[in-house]
Amino acid sequence: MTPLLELRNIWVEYGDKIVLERVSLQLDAGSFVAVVGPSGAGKSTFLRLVLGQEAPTRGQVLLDGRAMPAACGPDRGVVFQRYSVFPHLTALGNVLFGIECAGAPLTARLFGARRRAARDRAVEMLAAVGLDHSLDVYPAQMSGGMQQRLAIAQALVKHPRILLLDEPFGALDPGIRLDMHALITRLWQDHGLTIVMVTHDIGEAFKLGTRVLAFDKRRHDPHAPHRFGATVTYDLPLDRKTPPPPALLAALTTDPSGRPIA
Ligand SMILES: Nc1ncnc2c1ncn2[C@@H]1O[C@H](COP(=O)(O)OP(=O)(O)OP(=O)(O)O)[C@@H](O)[C@H]1O
Repeated sequence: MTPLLELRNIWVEYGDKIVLERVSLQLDAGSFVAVVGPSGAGKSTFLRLVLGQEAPTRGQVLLDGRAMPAACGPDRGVVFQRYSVFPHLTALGNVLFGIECAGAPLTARLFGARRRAARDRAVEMLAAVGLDHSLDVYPAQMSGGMQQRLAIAQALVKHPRILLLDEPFGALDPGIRLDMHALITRLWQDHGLTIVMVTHDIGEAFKLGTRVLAFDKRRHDPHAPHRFGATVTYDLPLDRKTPPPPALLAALTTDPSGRPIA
């Protein structure tokens, strides 16, 4: 079976700085892939590759076995840690805007029956993330958790096949994070999504993921830290009950010389 997404020997370089090297992997439809690694290991760069926002300097990214289109299409949605929503639009306006942009790319306005259908769809999506009582609320009036629920609704209303999450719960309080874990698990199952989530929280990665990818450098040059890029150092299929291997925990909590990371 053709994998949903395939990276073949990907390299990302900026001038003489190598960020990613020799990244080869396949992602199956329906998986929940958690991406971990130390700061600067190229996790967000990997996400931008999958989003189509960044082209590799070498290698190929294939979607459904074909070269990835240069721009981010409606098949991919994204939620960042902050600032994914438009501050000048209400919750309903934010979600509706996404549908109107897709339905009327030039004017971003739908009329008549099409607008009514779009509004119904937006309200339904907001209800799915628990914001059905906050349709007319602006982001500035919302808690961080509500803003992230809105960002998820905004991304999902376009029915993406792949949902990319860049530290989506990193700024939230622990209790709210647990609610968001339950929400994202339900949406992943209900919508048959493929999720790629970057997180600094190893517990979150092993709790939510069906697979954990760790990015890190295999090779280090102390005199030229940019000479070698990061690659996939661990690729762990999970059944959601597997604890993190001690060596991975150590790799994520110590620097290359073995000193603990503060
Ligand atoms: N446009 C760019 N030009 C030069 N270097 C870049 C550029 N974009 C990213 N980098 C570098 O690529 C490396 C990887 O960055 P990236 O943001 O992907 O790491 P990360 O693992 O997501 O880090 P963090 O966990 O801190 O968010 C960093 O050293 C960063 O400075």
